[in-house]
Amino acid sequence: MSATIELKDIHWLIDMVHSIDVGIVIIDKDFNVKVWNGFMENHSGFLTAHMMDKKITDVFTSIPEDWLQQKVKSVCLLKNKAFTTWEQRPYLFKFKSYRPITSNAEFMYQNVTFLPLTDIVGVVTQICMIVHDVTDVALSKQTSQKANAKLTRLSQTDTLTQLNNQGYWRERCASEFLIYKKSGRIASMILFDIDHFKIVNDTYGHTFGDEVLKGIADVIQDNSKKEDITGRFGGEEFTSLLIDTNLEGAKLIAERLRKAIEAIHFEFQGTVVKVTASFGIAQMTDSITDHEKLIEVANLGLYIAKNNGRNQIGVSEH
Ligand SMILES: Nc1nc2c(ncn2[C@@H]2O[C@H](COP(=O)(O)OP(=O)(O)OP(=O)(O)O)[C@@H](O)[C@H]2O)c(=O)[nH]1
Repeated sequence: MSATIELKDIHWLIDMVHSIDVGIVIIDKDFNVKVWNGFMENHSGFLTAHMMDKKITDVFTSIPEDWLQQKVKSVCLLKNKAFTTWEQRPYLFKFKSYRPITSNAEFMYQNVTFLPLTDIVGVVTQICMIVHDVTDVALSKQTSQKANAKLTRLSQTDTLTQLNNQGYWRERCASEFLIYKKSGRIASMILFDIDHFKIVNDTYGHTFGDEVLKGIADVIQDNSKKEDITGRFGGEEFTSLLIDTNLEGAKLIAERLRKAIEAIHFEFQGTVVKVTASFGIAQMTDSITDHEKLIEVANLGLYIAKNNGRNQIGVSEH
């Protein structure tokens, strides 16, 4: 019986490869295209006749030649499949997303499988690339990642002032303390509290009090460096952890904040309202064993400032 396969016997197979809803590309070891199916024709706009025997990296310059070389080499050597996912490389072939109405994707995200194809004596002579359109999966994952990041940020933020809330600030302070212990990089803490804020609330109302708190938060933001960790510590208490700053530096910055707060003119129905704040500062040192102790020492400083008449900076010898 003859083992020869005639074209008519495998016509259905060719038909299937051409019409299947994934991209099928076969290249030889020099990257020349040997098969280019209907999916690839539809999305690239290049017909098989155009692609046949062309070097794939000459037509798709977005495919890094070195990278493809590595992939092909490992597939040939190991005679095993290799993959690339959209998370490692969003696409191999830059195709426009064909769902511009229903999705925001500018291009088609792709997962690609590389298969070794052997000849009759078992030598890998060609590589088959199977291109899966995973745009929907990629977009929904990106959307949920964005939503999660937003939720995380919300859980760390004080709603009124948009500063870090106390819980998150403490977390950051604890990690900075670990950095100090490991590498010796110091940080200093400023803790301050608005003076007689109860009187502000009682005289002008809680809503106006909130405006004052927001104004104070703006002062901290305006006077902070990107790496400073600012936060609302509670009611009318604020804080800032100054990275790589010693006690002297913290004193200068606290003084700058004190003057800036003193200078703000809040306005309530045509009346100018002014507030002051009292400050406590503390620096990470070997005698301060953890972040709780740092907060405690800054708090003692604040207590001293309040006791000495407010609108000033207090430092505890602890
Ligand atoms: N408007 C407003 N007030 C707040 C908020 N959180 C706390 N407070 C008020 O802050 C005031 C704090 O008062 P006290 O703890 O007595 O302190 P103080 O009047 O600032 O006095 P000293 O700190 O001793 O100078 C209270 O009236 C609280 O109601 C807030 O989110 N908004």
